[in-house]
Amino acid sequence: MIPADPIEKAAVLTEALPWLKEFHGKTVVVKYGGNAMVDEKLKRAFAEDIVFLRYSGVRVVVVHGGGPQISDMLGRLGIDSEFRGGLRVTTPEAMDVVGMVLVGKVGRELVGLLNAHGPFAVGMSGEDAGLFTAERRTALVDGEQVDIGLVGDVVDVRPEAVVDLIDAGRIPVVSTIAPDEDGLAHNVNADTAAAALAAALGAEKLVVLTDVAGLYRNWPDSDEIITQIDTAELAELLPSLASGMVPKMEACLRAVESGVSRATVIDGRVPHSLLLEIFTDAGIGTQVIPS
Ligand SMILES: Nc1ncnc2c1ncn2[C@@H]1O[C@H](COP(=O)(O)OP(=O)(O)O)[C@@H](O)[C@H]1O
Ligand SMILES: CC(=O)N[C@@H](CCC(=O)OP(=O)(O)O)C(=O)O
Repeated sequence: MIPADPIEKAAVLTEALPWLKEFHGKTVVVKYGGNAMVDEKLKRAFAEDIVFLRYSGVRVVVVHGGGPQISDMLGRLGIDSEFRGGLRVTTPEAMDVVGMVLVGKVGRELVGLLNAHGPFAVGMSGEDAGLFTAERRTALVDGEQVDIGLVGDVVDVRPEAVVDLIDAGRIPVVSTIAPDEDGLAHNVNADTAAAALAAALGAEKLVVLTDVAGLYRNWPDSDEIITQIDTAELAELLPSLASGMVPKMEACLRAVESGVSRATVIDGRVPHSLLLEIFTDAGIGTQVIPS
């Protein structure tokens, strides 16, 4: 490889300066989707980016998904599962598996990858220190609300434990299992949980890593990415969205309406997409801003 011109190299670093100033001391919630966790190299690059943010003085929190990993385990165990309105229909039997995979497998793996860089990451779930309280929810399918089992919406957040960890220089890694008022564990979509946490923390930004380049207009019939959309426009577009984009864009909308300055959906399949998003002028993906 031909070494880059030193002046170009320095330009890359100085381009980051305004962003370092902007985000230093600010809270950024990063949602890492299961579909963007498919390859070992990408996962290591993601861990590097998170640790880079931590060393840049950003108060970073990771909320992870694991949909494909849950589906894989349910399949291996011979338990049926289907999605309705972008949410998994969750029987009590499936709920056990959701907990085991998110907390016991995906969360642990991310903690391990981050801690290869130093003793930073601490895993927790919505059950720890009262972080999330869930309320059973339904899904909107063809204009009708349908029962989808033990699936929750986050109705209360106690972010104190997360704040304590960040104050101590740690990186909280949150799995999205949440008890209802009676302590019964519910499956919470990770985008939904990340948005609720970002709002409760007064985060500067929510970044959602997924397996597409952003929000497409007229999916799947066009390849036009919406680079920026305000909350009013997004609320109008929401009923026309499909599958996993429904909870994702609903989450971005809710976060920005709750005071998070910006929410961005970026392509987690691009190595170091998180660094590019935070520290370069171009930014990538789809940005949701207040209207
Ligand atoms: N308008 C749209 N723009 C982009 N992707 C869309 C759109 N509508 C539906 N999708 C689908 O949503 C998926 C992302 O959601 P999901 O699979 O839940 O990802 P993650 O695991 O990252 O949460 C995309 O891979 C794509 O198949
Ligand atoms: C209710 C619901 O659908 N929960 C999700 C939780 C994991 C998740 O959200 O993972 P991704 O971010 O990888 O999609 C599920 O069971 O798949």
